[in-house]
Amino acid sequence: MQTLIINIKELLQVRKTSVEKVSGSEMAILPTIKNAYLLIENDLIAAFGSMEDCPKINPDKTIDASGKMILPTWCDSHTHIVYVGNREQEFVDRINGLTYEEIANRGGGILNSAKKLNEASEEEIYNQSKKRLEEVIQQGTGAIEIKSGYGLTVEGELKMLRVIKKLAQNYPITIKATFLGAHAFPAEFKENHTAYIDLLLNEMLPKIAEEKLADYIDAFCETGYFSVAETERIMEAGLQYGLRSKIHVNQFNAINGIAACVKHKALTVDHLEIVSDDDIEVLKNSETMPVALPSCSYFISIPYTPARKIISAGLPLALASDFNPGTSPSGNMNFVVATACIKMKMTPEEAISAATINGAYAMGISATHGSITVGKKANLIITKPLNSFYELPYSFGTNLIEEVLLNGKLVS
Ligand SMILES: N=CN[C@@H](CCC(=O)O)C(=O)O
Ligand SMILES: [Zn+2]
Repeated sequence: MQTLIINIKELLQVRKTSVEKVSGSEMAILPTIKNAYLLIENDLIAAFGSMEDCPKINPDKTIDASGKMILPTWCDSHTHIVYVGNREQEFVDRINGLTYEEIANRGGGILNSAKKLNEASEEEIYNQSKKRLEEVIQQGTGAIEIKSGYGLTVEGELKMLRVIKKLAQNYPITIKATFLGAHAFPAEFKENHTAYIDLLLNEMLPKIAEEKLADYIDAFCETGYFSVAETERIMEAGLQYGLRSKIHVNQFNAINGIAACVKHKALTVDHLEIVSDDDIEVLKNSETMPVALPSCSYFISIPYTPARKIISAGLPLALASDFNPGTSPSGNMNFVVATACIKMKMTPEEAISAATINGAYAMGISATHGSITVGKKANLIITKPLNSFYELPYSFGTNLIEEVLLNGKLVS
């Protein structure tokens, strides 16, 4: 099956030679081709270039993209879309003055979602979660990482990871699964952290590995949650099962967790709303990708990740949605990109790089996703007619996506 897209006003993020990620000042360079064509064969990008060089062939299908932009679909490397129910009461409580921490200390927050999830059947969890997955696909997400972490019991965590596996089997989007049993301490383990971590590592992890339910391991490394030493124990155990870590860290406090993550070769460190100079230093010359989650900062009114400080230190940065019921009940990557530009002062070029190729790196899939490169997945966003790609973050809140293709097929 051949699909030829012609007259593309501008084709974005074109990489003749595949790159793993872009860092520092490279992030501001978004390679594009104006008046371009793109040829898809089956599920892959087969060729692209200027319209002058468009092959004279009789494809099975031709799409005329006059006036429109095409870019790789968003790579959302940090979500918790598998959950049950909502937490809108906590949203109102925050409006009335309570903080995220105060709500959590009253048994709300993650434990509130864990209670709902443990009471629900696997089918119910699947049915609620698939709607969110369908929504983000329409919003241009073509690869997504989904975490467990609202089970916090052997059965609950396995249930979540099985739902993620089922979503991956039933939808054309690429899905990576992360085991986040270390999301919070259940009330009965509040005074006995070691016993809960033993349960995670000795009971949950072997079962998860046996059923091949996870690609990565995560922990919420934060004051009041998992200490740096506890997070290190979890990262080490993960590596024994072949699971690299992607760690929630520096959301509220800088507690030297990033150094521990780099030491254990974490693939990503996520959140980073509070970052010290030492944290920046330790990330230099590492393979660990910093990941910013601007929708979370927006929704719970905490500082934004200091993107300028990170990028001007020569580091890479990825953007993700953090779609979850507590701190970011939205998985809209268009909003994430716009908010990164508006609030974090990233240029549109930097934000698009962060949400495509660097997002792919943050899921270990940059060989197949995140750029317009021959041999990569034909996962594409076709925009509505636009003046320039700057309109994407500029017209925040307006849907500028006309079509989404995953594996070479229209999904919208
Ligand atoms: N901070 C930890 N985990 C989520 C929030 C989870 C929740 O509140 O349900 C986050 O990434 O923001
Ligand atoms: Zn998160």
